[in-house]
Amino acid sequence: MPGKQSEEGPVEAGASEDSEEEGLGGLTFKELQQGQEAARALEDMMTLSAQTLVRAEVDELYKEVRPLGQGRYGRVLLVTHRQKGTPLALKQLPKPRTSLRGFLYEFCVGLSLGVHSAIVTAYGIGIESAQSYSFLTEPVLHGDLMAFIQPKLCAPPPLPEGLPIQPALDAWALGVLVFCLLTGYFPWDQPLAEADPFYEDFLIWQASGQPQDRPQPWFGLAPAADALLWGLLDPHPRRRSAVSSIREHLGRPWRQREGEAEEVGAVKEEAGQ
Ligand SMILES: Nc1ncnc2c1ncn2[C@@H]1O[C@H](COP(=O)(O)OP(=O)(O)OP(=O)(O)O)[C@@H](O)[C@H]1O
Repeated sequence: MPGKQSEEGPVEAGASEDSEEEGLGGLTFKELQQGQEAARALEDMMTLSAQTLVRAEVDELYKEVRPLGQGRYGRVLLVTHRQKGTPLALKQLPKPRTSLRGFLYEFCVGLSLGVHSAIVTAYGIGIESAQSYSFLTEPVLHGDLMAFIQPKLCAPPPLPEGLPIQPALDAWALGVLVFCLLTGYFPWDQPLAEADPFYEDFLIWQASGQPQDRPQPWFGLAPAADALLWGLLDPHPRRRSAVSSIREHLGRPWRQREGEAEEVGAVKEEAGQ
Protein backbone atom coordinates (compact mmCIF):
# COMPACT_ATOMS: atom_id res chain seq x y z
CA MET A 1 0.00 0.00 0.00
CA PRO A 2 1.47 3.43 -0.87
CA GLY A 3 2.68 5.33 2.15
CA LYS A 4 3.23 2.18 4.24
CA GLN A 5 6.60 1.98 5.89
CA SER A 6 8.92 -0.33 3.99
CA GLU A 7 12.61 -1.16 4.30
CA GLU A 8 13.63 1.63 1.97
CA GLY A 9 10.48 3.67 2.60
CA PRO A 10 9.81 6.50 5.02
CA VAL A 11 10.87 6.15 8.63
CA GLU A 12 8.92 7.59 11.53
CA ALA A 13 9.32 11.21 12.52
CA GLY A 14 12.47 11.81 14.49
CA ALA A 15 13.98 8.40 13.70
CA SER A 16 17.27 8.39 11.88
CA GLU A 17 19.04 7.35 8.71
CA ASP A 18 22.49 7.90 7.12
CA SER A 19 23.83 5.40 9.63
CA GLU A 20 27.46 5.71 8.54
CA GLU A 21 27.48 9.27 9.87
CA GLU A 22 25.80 8.44 13.15
CA GLY A 23 27.03 7.96 16.64
CA LEU A 24 24.90 7.18 19.69
CA GLY A 25 21.14 7.59 19.73
CA GLY A 26 20.80 8.38 16.02
CA LEU A 27 22.82 11.61 16.23
CA THR A 28 25.85 12.36 14.10
CA PHE A 29 29.17 12.71 15.92
CA LYS A 30 29.08 16.45 15.23
CA GLU A 31 25.63 16.71 16.83
CA LEU A 32 26.81 14.63 19.78
CA GLN A 33 29.81 16.90 20.22
CA GLN A 34 27.61 20.03 20.05
CA GLY A 35 25.26 18.46 22.59
CA GLN A 36 28.14 17.71 24.95
CA GLU A 37 29.46 21.27 24.64
CA ALA A 38 26.00 22.69 25.36
CA ALA A 39 25.66 20.38 28.39
CA ARG A 40 29.03 21.58 29.73
CA ALA A 41 28.07 25.26 29.21
CA LEU A 42 24.75 24.64 31.00
CA GLU A 43 26.53 22.92 33.88
CA ASP A 44 28.87 25.97 34.25
CA MET A 45 25.90 28.33 34.19
CA MET A 46 24.15 26.28 36.88
CA THR A 47 27.21 26.39 39.12
CA LEU A 48 27.47 30.18 38.77
CA SER A 49 23.73 30.68 39.30
CA ALA A 50 23.82 28.59 42.49
CA GLN A 51 26.39 31.03 43.87
CA THR A 52 24.33 34.13 43.06
CA LEU A 53 20.89 33.06 44.29
CA VAL A 54 19.11 35.86 46.18
CA ARG A 55 18.01 34.54 49.59
CA ALA A 56 14.73 36.30 50.44
CA GLU A 57 11.00 35.79 50.74
CA VAL A 58 9.32 36.66 47.45
CA ASP A 59 6.81 39.10 48.97
CA GLU A 60 9.62 41.18 50.49
CA LEU A 61 10.75 42.02 46.96
CA TYR A 62 7.65 41.69 44.78
CA LYS A 63 3.94 42.40 45.12
CA GLU A 64 1.59 39.72 43.83
CA VAL A 65 -0.94 41.00 41.29
CA ARG A 66 -2.63 37.80 40.07
CA PRO A 67 -1.91 34.21 39.08
CA LEU A 68 -0.91 33.74 35.42
CA GLY A 69 -0.96 29.96 35.28
CA GLN A 70 -0.11 26.64 36.81
CA GLY A 71 2.44 24.19 35.44
CA ARG A 72 3.28 20.64 36.41
CA TYR A 73 5.97 21.75 38.85
CA GLY A 74 4.84 25.12 40.12
CA ARG A 75 2.77 28.25 39.62
CA VAL A 76 3.38 31.45 37.69
CA LEU A 77 2.35 34.81 39.18
CA LEU A 78 2.14 38.31 37.77
CA VAL A 79 4.07 40.47 40.24
CA THR A 80 5.40 44.01 40.39
CA HIS A 81 8.78 45.06 41.74
CA ARG A 82 8.10 46.73 45.11
CA GLN A 83 10.37 49.75 44.46
CA LYS A 84 10.15 50.23 40.71
CA GLY A 85 6.65 48.88 39.97
CA THR A 86 7.94 46.89 36.97
CA PRO A 87 5.53 44.05 36.02
CA LEU A 88 7.19 40.63 35.90
CA ALA A 89 6.19 36.97 35.73
CA LEU A 90 7.47 34.99 38.69
CA LYS A 91 7.69 31.22 38.42
CA GLN A 92 7.62 29.65 41.87
CA LEU A 93 8.59 26.03 42.45
CA PRO A 94 7.83 24.58 45.91
CA LYS A 95 10.89 23.07 47.62
CA PRO A 96 9.22 19.83 48.69
CA ARG A 97 8.75 18.95 44.99
CA THR A 98 11.86 20.61 43.51
CA SER A 99 15.52 19.86 44.06
CA LEU A 100 18.02 22.73 43.89
CA ARG A 101 19.54 21.09 40.82
CA GLY A 102 16.11 20.75 39.15
CA PHE A 103 15.41 24.42 39.79
CA LEU A 104 18.83 25.53 38.50
CA TYR A 105 18.32 23.44 35.37
CA GLU A 106 14.94 25.05 34.58
CA PHE A 107 16.24 28.54 35.43
CA CYS A 108 19.38 28.21 33.28
CA VAL A 109 17.65 26.60 30.30
CA GLY A 110 15.21 29.56 30.43
CA LEU A 111 18.12 32.00 30.57
CA SER A 112 19.84 30.36 27.59
CA LEU A 113 16.76 30.10 25.39
CA GLY A 114 15.36 33.48 26.44
CA VAL A 115 18.02 35.38 24.47
CA HIS A 116 16.10 34.46 21.30
CA SER A 117 13.75 37.25 20.28
CA ALA A 118 10.84 34.82 19.80
CA ILE A 119 11.16 33.24 23.26
CA VAL A 120 10.07 34.75 26.57
CA THR A 121 13.03 36.61 28.08
CA ALA A 122 14.25 35.25 31.42
CA TYR A 123 15.95 37.64 33.81
CA GLY A 124 19.02 36.44 35.67
CA ILE A 125 17.40 36.62 39.09
CA GLY A 126 16.97 33.35 40.97
CA ILE A 127 15.46 33.51 44.45
CA GLU A 128 15.70 30.97 47.24
CA SER A 129 12.99 31.37 49.91
CA ALA A 130 12.23 29.18 52.91
CA GLN A 131 9.65 27.08 51.03
CA SER A 132 10.33 27.70 47.36
CA TYR A 133 12.70 28.55 44.54
CA SER A 134 11.65 31.27 42.06
CA PHE A 135 12.86 33.06 38.97
CA LEU A 136 11.60 35.98 36.92
CA THR A 137 10.67 36.31 33.28
CA GLU A 138 9.03 38.80 30.97
CA PRO A 139 5.23 38.64 31.49
CA VAL A 140 3.18 37.60 28.46
CA LEU A 141 -0.24 39.10 28.97
CA HIS A 142 -2.09 38.19 25.79
CA GLY A 143 -2.47 34.45 26.32
CA ASP A 144 -0.45 31.59 24.89
CA LEU A 145 -0.77 29.52 21.72
CA MET A 146 -2.62 26.75 23.53
CA ALA A 147 -5.57 29.16 23.83
CA PHE A 148 -5.95 28.88 20.03
CA ILE A 149 -5.49 25.14 19.68
CA GLN A 150 -7.88 22.39 20.79
CA PRO A 151 -6.02 20.45 23.51
CA LYS A 152 -4.87 17.19 21.95
CA LEU A 153 -1.16 16.75 21.40
CA CYS A 154 0.41 14.67 18.39
CA ALA A 155 1.88 11.52 19.98
CA PRO A 156 5.39 10.51 18.87
CA PRO A 157 5.82 7.00 17.52
CA PRO A 158 6.39 4.39 20.26
CA LEU A 159 10.17 4.04 19.93
CA PRO A 160 11.48 2.14 22.99
CA GLU A 161 14.68 4.20 23.11
CA GLY A 162 12.78 7.50 22.67
CA LEU A 163 13.47 10.11 20.01
CA PRO A 164 17.03 11.40 19.58
CA ILE A 165 17.18 15.11 20.40
CA GLN A 166 18.22 16.79 17.19
CA PRO A 167 17.29 19.95 15.25
CA ALA A 168 15.02 17.91 12.95
CA LEU A 169 12.66 17.39 15.91
CA ASP A 170 12.22 21.16 16.28
CA ALA A 171 11.56 21.44 12.53
CA TRP A 172 8.86 18.76 12.82
CA ALA A 173 7.30 20.50 15.84
CA LEU A 174 7.31 23.82 13.96
CA GLY A 175 5.58 22.15 11.00
CA VAL A 176 2.85 20.73 13.24
CA LEU A 177 2.42 24.11 14.96
CA VAL A 178 2.18 26.06 11.66
CA PHE A 179 -0.34 23.52 10.36
CA CYS A 180 -2.45 23.93 13.52
CA LEU A 181 -2.34 27.72 13.26
CA LEU A 182 -3.35 27.69 9.59
CA THR A 183 -6.14 25.14 9.83
CA GLY A 184 -7.21 24.92 13.48
CA TYR A 185 -6.51 21.15 13.42
CA PHE A 186 -3.60 18.84 14.09
CA PRO A 187 -2.45 17.23 10.81
CA TRP A 188 -2.79 13.71 12.31
CA ASP A 189 -2.90 11.94 15.67
CA GLN A 190 0.22 9.84 15.21
CA PRO A 191 2.83 9.90 12.43
CA LEU A 192 2.40 6.17 11.77
CA ALA A 193 0.96 5.23 8.39
CA GLU A 194 -0.39 1.90 9.62
CA ALA A 195 -2.20 3.48 12.57
CA ASP A 196 -3.36 6.83 11.29
CA PRO A 197 -5.21 7.35 7.98
CA PHE A 198 -4.52 11.11 8.02
CA TYR A 199 -0.77 10.45 8.10
CA GLU A 200 -1.07 7.73 5.47
CA ASP A 201 -2.98 10.14 3.18
CA PHE A 202 -0.20 12.71 3.64
CA LEU A 203 2.47 10.16 2.64
CA ILE A 204 0.45 9.13 -0.42
CA TRP A 205 0.13 12.77 -1.46
CA GLN A 206 3.84 13.40 -0.87
CA ALA A 207 4.71 10.39 -3.04
CA SER A 208 2.41 11.34 -5.93
CA GLY A 209 2.36 15.14 -5.74
CA GLN A 210 -1.01 14.91 -7.50
CA PRO A 211 -3.69 17.53 -6.74
CA GLN A 212 -6.35 14.81 -6.47
CA ASP A 213 -4.40 13.17 -3.62
CA ARG A 214 -4.42 16.33 -1.45
CA PRO A 215 -5.82 15.21 1.92
CA GLN A 216 -8.93 16.99 3.09
CA PRO A 217 -7.29 18.72 6.11
CA TRP A 218 -4.84 20.38 3.71
CA PHE A 219 -7.54 22.08 1.61
CA GLY A 220 -7.26 25.85 1.67
CA LEU A 221 -3.49 26.07 2.03
CA ALA A 222 -1.58 28.08 -0.57
CA PRO A 223 1.46 26.68 -2.48
CA ALA A 224 3.93 28.51 -0.21
CA ALA A 225 2.45 26.78 2.86
CA ASP A 226 2.42 23.41 1.08
CA ALA A 227 6.11 23.77 0.23
CA LEU A 228 7.03 24.95 3.73
CA LEU A 229 5.11 22.15 5.44
CA TRP A 230 6.29 19.40 3.09
CA GLY A 231 9.84 20.42 4.01
CA LEU A 232 9.28 20.67 7.76
CA LEU A 233 7.16 17.50 7.93
CA ASP A 234 9.40 15.34 5.77
CA PRO A 235 9.26 11.86 7.39
CA HIS A 236 13.03 11.48 6.87
CA PRO A 237 14.76 13.56 9.59
CA ARG A 238 17.92 14.00 7.51
CA ARG A 239 15.96 15.30 4.51
CA ARG A 240 13.74 17.57 6.61
CA SER A 241 14.11 21.35 6.05
CA ALA A 242 15.76 23.40 8.76
CA VAL A 243 13.62 25.61 11.01
CA SER A 244 15.19 28.62 9.26
CA SER A 245 13.59 27.50 5.94
CA ILE A 246 10.48 29.34 7.12
CA ARG A 247 12.19 32.59 6.11
CA GLU A 248 12.08 31.59 2.42
CA HIS A 249 8.29 31.44 2.60
CA LEU A 250 7.58 34.71 4.38
CA GLY A 251 5.81 37.48 2.50
CA ARG A 252 3.67 35.12 0.37
CA PRO A 253 0.11 34.02 1.22
CA TRP A 254 -0.08 30.73 3.16
CA ARG A 255 -3.83 30.33 2.75
CA GLN A 256 -5.86 30.34 -0.45
CA ARG A 257 -8.21 33.24 -0.76
CA GLU A 258 -11.95 32.44 -0.88
CA GLY A 259 -12.83 30.77 -4.23
CA GLU A 260 -9.22 30.42 -5.37
CA ALA A 261 -8.39 27.14 -7.14
CA GLU A 262 -6.14 24.64 -5.40
CA GLU A 263 -2.74 24.88 -7.03
CA VAL A 264 -1.27 21.83 -5.44
CA GLY A 265 0.48 20.59 -8.55
CA ALA A 266 3.05 23.26 -7.91
CA VAL A 267 4.05 21.79 -4.56
CA LYS A 268 6.87 19.53 -5.70
CA GLU A 269 8.33 22.36 -7.77
CA GLU A 270 8.04 24.78 -4.80
CA ALA A 271 9.58 22.23 -2.49
CA GLY A 272 12.43 21.72 -4.97
CA GLN A 273 11.70 17.97 -5.33
N1 LIG B 1 6.04 34.57 31.33
C1 LIG B 1 4.75 34.24 31.41
N2 LIG B 1 3.80 35.17 31.18
C2 LIG B 1 2.48 34.84 31.25
N3 LIG B 1 2.01 33.61 31.55
C3 LIG B 1 2.92 32.66 31.79
C4 LIG B 1 4.34 32.92 31.74
N4 LIG B 1 5.00 31.78 32.01
C5 LIG B 1 4.04 30.86 32.23
N5 LIG B 1 2.80 31.38 32.11
C6 LIG B 1 1.51 30.68 32.24
O1 LIG B 1 1.64 29.74 33.30
C7 LIG B 1 1.42 28.40 32.81
C8 LIG B 1 2.36 27.46 33.51
O2 LIG B 1 3.67 27.76 33.10
P1 LIG B 1 4.87 26.84 33.50
O3 LIG B 1 6.11 27.43 32.89
O4 LIG B 1 4.87 26.63 34.97
O5 LIG B 1 4.51 25.43 32.94
P2 LIG B 1 4.56 24.84 31.48
O6 LIG B 1 5.82 25.26 30.80
O7 LIG B 1 3.26 25.20 30.80
O8 LIG B 1 4.58 23.31 31.75
P3 LIG B 1 5.53 22.49 32.71
O9 LIG B 1 4.80 22.39 33.98
O10 LIG B 1 5.66 21.21 31.99
O11 LIG B 1 6.83 23.23 32.84
C9 LIG B 1 1.63 28.49 31.30
O12 LIG B 1 0.90 27.52 30.64
C10 LIG B 1 1.17 29.90 30.99
O13 LIG B 1 -0.25 29.90 30.83
